[in-house]
Amino acid sequence: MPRIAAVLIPMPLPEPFDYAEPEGMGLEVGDQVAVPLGPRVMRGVVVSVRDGAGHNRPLKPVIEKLADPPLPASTLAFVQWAARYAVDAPAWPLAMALRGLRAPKPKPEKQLVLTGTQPARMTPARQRVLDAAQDHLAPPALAAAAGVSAGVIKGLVEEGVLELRLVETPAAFDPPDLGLPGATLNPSQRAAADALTGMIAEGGFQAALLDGVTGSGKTEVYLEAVAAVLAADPDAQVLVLLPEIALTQAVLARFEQRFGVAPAEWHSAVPPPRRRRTWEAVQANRCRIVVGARSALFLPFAHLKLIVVDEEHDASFKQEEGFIYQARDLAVARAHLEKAAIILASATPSLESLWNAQQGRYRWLKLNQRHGVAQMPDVSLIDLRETPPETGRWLSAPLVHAMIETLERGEQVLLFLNRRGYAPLVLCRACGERMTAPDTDSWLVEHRYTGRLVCHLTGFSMPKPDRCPHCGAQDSLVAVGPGVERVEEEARSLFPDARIAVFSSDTVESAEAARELVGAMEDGRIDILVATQAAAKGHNFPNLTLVGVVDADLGLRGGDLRAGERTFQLLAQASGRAGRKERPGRAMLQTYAPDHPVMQALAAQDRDAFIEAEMTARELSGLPPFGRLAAVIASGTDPVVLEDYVRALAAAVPNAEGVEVFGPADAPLALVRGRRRKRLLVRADRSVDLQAFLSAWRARVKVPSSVRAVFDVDPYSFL
Ligand SMILES: Nc1ncnc2c1ncn2[C@@H]1O[C@H](COP(=O)(O)OP(=O)(O)OP(=O)(O)O)[C@@H](O)[C@H]1O
Ligand SMILES: [Zn+2]
Repeated sequence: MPRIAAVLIPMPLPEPFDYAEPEGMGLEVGDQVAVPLGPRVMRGVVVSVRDGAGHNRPLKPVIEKLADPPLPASTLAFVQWAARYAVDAPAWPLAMALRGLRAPKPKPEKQLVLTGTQPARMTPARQRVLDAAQDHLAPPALAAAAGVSAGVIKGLVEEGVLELRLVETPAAFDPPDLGLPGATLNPSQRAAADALTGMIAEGGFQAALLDGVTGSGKTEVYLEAVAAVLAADPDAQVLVLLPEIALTQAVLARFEQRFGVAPAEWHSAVPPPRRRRTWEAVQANRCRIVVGARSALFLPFAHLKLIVVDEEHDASFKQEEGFIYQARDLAVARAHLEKAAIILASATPSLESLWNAQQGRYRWLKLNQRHGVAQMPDVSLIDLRETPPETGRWLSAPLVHAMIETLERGEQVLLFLNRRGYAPLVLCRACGERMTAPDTDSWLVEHRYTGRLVCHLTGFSMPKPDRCPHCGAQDSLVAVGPGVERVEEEARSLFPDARIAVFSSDTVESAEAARELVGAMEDGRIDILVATQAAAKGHNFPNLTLVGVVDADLGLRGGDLRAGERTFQLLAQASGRAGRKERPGRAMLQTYAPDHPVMQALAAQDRDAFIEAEMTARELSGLPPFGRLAAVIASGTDPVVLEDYVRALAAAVPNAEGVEVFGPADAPLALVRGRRRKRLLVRADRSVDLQAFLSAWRARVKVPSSVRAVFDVDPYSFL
């Protein structure tokens, strides 16, 4: 009977396309196939196969079934779920699920194997070769292992004792050693670990919020849950998601310590050939633990039983470009589809997760104390209105004084400033012109290491000019405000003998560099670390006892819905790096707004009061987690066409109860790369099917070819 295969293709198409299955191809859901699309041949994945009898439209046939492994049905279901959630084409999450296959197949390896033929003449050298050949080595490796020349090997091949074979070796991911002992847990860790293992033993979808203060040992607790899952089911796989590459390095090391082998690593800095091997091993269930960044969520797990989202509150889990998604939320969905357990861990959980825990949807496990003798750091505010730094300086006298004390004791200092580069703004003293990127409403940031002015939004960069491009004045451009490089400069002038390093995405470009810098800090080879948020969370620097927050108010500027929550999280995390071992730590926050509720909550270390106030405010205005938000960002090169489109969109809002639409309005970043930007904001009650509303709305207005319309469900950026 002729059959029809629906094939999803990683191209921006709204749905799968139908193709005829050639006689005898035997396609199944998940199979990767080559199909014609217009004049091109595309890779696609079969999402369904159905009876084609009575179909009257002639369909193009599937060209071939590819040798690449099929996508597991649950991965495919997740891809489709994610697309619906994000109100976007399933092609995007599908492309992410297939990303591991971008590198070519690894070349087969040459190996020398014994044929069974005995050599006519035996020598000690030859005997060593025969012994070493048990391991199936490549010719040079065999010669080295046996300590013989290539000639000896060649002779044995010619005699037919050894034979050269081409073998496709799948990447070996050694199984974790479950016999190794874990840390001895303290009583509250034990209670949390038992609750987790008990929950997981119940089977099926289960969710828990592991809510423990900084340094309470959440990692040790979830390692026990991982061990329990792996031990209970020899096929079970575990995924651990982390917000930063620097953090994946530290967590990989903890896993290696616990299970004797390093887990597979997955993030953008992993080279494509290794990614391919990991993808294949995950699909074939030859790899049991994956530690990675948000994109690891799209891997084709064969038997996923536990997901851990560490630092679950972190905004880096929200992907803002291309396929827009919040990895923490999708992780919960994936766990649900896989009938797996999920653990969300944080010292500063998101309001969304706290709310779910309060409602009883997530089990709520708390760790209220640091492990061992370590105490929570002492947090104090430095009122910059009273003790401002000198002009052109950023470190106030009380902070410098504390730095002197700390360094004299041989302890380490972390200066936290969430701003890359040297200065966030360059302006002309003569004419007042602010340097911006071409056709973009965003300031150019000065980077002294590279001597360039860089747009952090578009990536545009140029050498710093000698003359103002606007008025032509010579040497008139001045740097305004601090970035980490400038704070480093100040620290160097204050402490010329101290070993100082900068940790930001500019100084730490690879996983290797991150490992190196984190290692140097752990071993005490750095005295003062000036860092953006990349280093201000998750890490354990035993000798770090002072955290100085250079500009605590930074994140509060600009009226973003989560500004208070995020500032609290970021600064509590940064402060939480201090005093994690025997020596007591302190954190000092430089602020011009010491009375602000966020600063007060941080100083009093009263998270619960802050959360309660924030929850009440959100509830009153129907904002997440009490309501739902979505944004539409439309951009275009032709202002008139763009304006027409956003107006038409505003006029076409479907009639729905419990939904409000605001806008269109100019976006705060109204011009990027020459494209004007407009925004609309949707607020909906929780009971509303927001996705259904958005896709109905989106379908009502045709998008002109010069306009790009992006729908952002649960927006984090309001620019
Ligand atoms: N039971 C234990 N035995 C020995 N060491 C422990 C134990 N629990 C925690 N530690 C140590 O305490 C430190 C903090 O633990 P961990 O990094 O897991 O904390 P955390 O809760 O994840 O903190 P944060 O939220 O700040 O990242 C680590 O150095 C860890 O090795
Ligand atoms: Zn000028």
